[in-house]
Order: sequence, then structure tokens, then C-alpha cells
Amino acid sequence: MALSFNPRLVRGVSRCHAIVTAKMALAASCRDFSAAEKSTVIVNLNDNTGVATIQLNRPPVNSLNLQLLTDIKIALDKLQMKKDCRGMILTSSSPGIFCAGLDFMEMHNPQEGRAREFWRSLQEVWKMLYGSRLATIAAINGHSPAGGCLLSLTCDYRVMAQGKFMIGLNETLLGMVAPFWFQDTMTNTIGHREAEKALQLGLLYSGENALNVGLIDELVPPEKVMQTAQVQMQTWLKIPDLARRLTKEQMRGPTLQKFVQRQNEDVDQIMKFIMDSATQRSLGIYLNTLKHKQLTSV
Ligand SMILES: CC/C=C\CCC/C=C/C(=O)SCCNC(=O)CCNC(=O)[C@H](O)C(C)(C)COP(=O)(O)OP(=O)(O)OC[C@H]1O[C@@H](n2cnc3c(N)ncnc32)[C@H](O)[C@@H]1OP(=O)(O)O
Repeated sequence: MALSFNPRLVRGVSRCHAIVTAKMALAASCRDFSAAEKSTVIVNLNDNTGVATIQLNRPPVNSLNLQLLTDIKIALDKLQMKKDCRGMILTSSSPGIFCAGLDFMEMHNPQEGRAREFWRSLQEVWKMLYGSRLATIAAINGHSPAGGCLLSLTCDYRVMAQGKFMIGLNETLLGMVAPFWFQDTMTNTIGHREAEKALQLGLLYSGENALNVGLIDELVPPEKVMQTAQVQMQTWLKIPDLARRLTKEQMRGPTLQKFVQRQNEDVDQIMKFIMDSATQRSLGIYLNTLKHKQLTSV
């Protein structure tokens, strides 16, 4: 299957990408975490409030490569094992960029084993976040296309920064198809009709329009994003954990069950697509022509 990338709609993506890592920073009150060297996330847990923060910390754009996905998974595993942790805020350490989606470098001429591991890691992170026992809020402090939008959609609530930032599942603009579980997550959030338009047209929404269609829950000045998320978290934590968690399980269960049933099939399909020579030709052309192109939002 050939990909027809549309370079007019996307800003520059280069081949060379430093893997920038950062130390996992932990709150002093969280002594039983061991600091992992070279983690691409910064994790803090406030033992007084039970609220953790995971900051994506892979400059310049937090594109999701295998390492970042693995670090998110490790952080979540640790937090979810801590009984006292009740809520998690997902954000970025780079103001202006929440997450640029999947790292194109993981999909361009990959080794098959690595590409498979990459896709499985993405699936795992989605499954963990979407089914998390924690109350989760995305503090979207910048652009959030494609996989970045997906990450935020796994959360229970989304606060986004005002400004020229855009959010959406723009895969079709790149000649790609958002997998069924991306589509389900979107549909569960904004409803079938709007999702149908958004997914087919690869819509990237401005903050205002994202708020109008229910893709985000609040739009606030950039400097208020974290504070707003923290205040909102208090509302979620006022609800008894078990009742909130069971309700979430019931609401999201069917989507998760469908995913688990089709998880292996999804890997096989995506591998066929990624390893296809026509896909790789298109991706190569796309990467070479991406420079200085602009994403546009509706
Ligand atoms: C074959 C697979 C099949 C199916 C998969 C389907 C699911 C796919 C999901 C995805 O998530 S695909 C990824 C989609 N992502 C995008 O379309 C976003 C692309 N990026 C941008 O639009 C912009 O970078 C931005 C996020 C709006 C930020 O703009 P800004 O001007 O602030 O930064 P700049 O464009 O200069 O980028 C800085 C630097 O980062 C590189 N970059 C950007 N995005 C990615 C990415 N997704 N993967 C890898 N690298 C990325 C960009 O090239 C620049 O690199 P340079 O400094 O070395 O030039």
C-alpha cells in the first residue's frame, strides 16, 4: 500500500535527531522511587496530595520513540504500584509542544524487530493510560498532533493552553490511517459524527474549536495550564476512588476489550504497512521535503 504524504501540511521533520534524555526527578517526599539515569520523563509525586506529574522530556518536540514510550510505561508502573498515588497529570517540559506524535525515525527504514517492539510499546502505553486506576489529566501546554493527541485522549480530562497550538488526529493528511483504537478513543471523546469528520479529514483543531467539539475540556492562558489541572484534579479526587475507578472501568471496558482481542492483528497490520517498500519510499520523500512546512488548524 502506498503512502501519499502531503508535505504542505506538516512542519519540518529531519532525519537527525539527538536523543535527549533527562534524569528522572523525584519529589523528596517520594523516597522509594529510584532515580533512573537517562530517562526521557520527569516524574514527581507529591505524597501529601497523592498527585503525580509526568513531564514528557524529550526535546525538542517529545516525539514518541521507543525510549520515551518505555520511560512513560516505567513511570506509570511505578506510580500505579504506589497505593497513595491517586492522580496523575501528564504534561511536557517544553512549553509550546506537548507531543509531536510518533517519532518518524522509528517508522523510516526500521529493523523489523525494533519496529514491532516500538508498536507494541505504543499499544502498552495506550492500554495502561486508558485503563489507569488513577484520575488522569492532560495539561496540554502546546501542539498536540497525532500520537500527541492520542496520549491526551487517554486522560480523564484535558486542559489546553491558549495560543496558536493545534490538536487532532491528522494521520490522513500524512497518507496514514489512524489505527482502530486511535479512532475509538477519539469517538469516545467527541462522538461519532464529529470523529468521522475529524478522522477522515485529518483535522487539526485550534484550542477554541477543540473546546467547541469537546476534544478538550478547558482552554486557559499558557501560564495557568498546570494550576488549572491541579485545581481540577481536586474535584476528581473528592470522589471515592473505588466508585470513580469502577465507573471508568465500565465506561472504557468495551473499548479496551476490543483492543485486547485485536492487539496482535493490529501489530501485524502495521508491520506490513511499515515494512512495505512503497510506504518507505513515500516516507523518505516526505522526510526530505518536510522542511519549513506549516501545519494548519481548523
Ligand atoms: C507507517 C506508520 C503507519 C501508521 C501510523 C499511524 C499513526 C501515526 C501517528 C503519528 O503520530 S505520526 C506523527 C505525526 N506528527 C506530526 O504530523 C507532527 C510533525 N511535526 C510538526 O508538525 C512540528 O514539528 C510541530 C510539532 C508543530 C512543532 O513545530 P516547531 O516549529 O516547534 O518545531 P519543528 O517543526 O522545527 O521541529 C523541531 C525538530 O523536531 C523534528 N520533528 C518534529 N516532529 C517530529 C516527529 N513526529 N518525529 C520526528 N521528528 C520530528 C523536526 O524535524 C525538527 O528537527 P530538526 O530540528 O532536526 O530539523
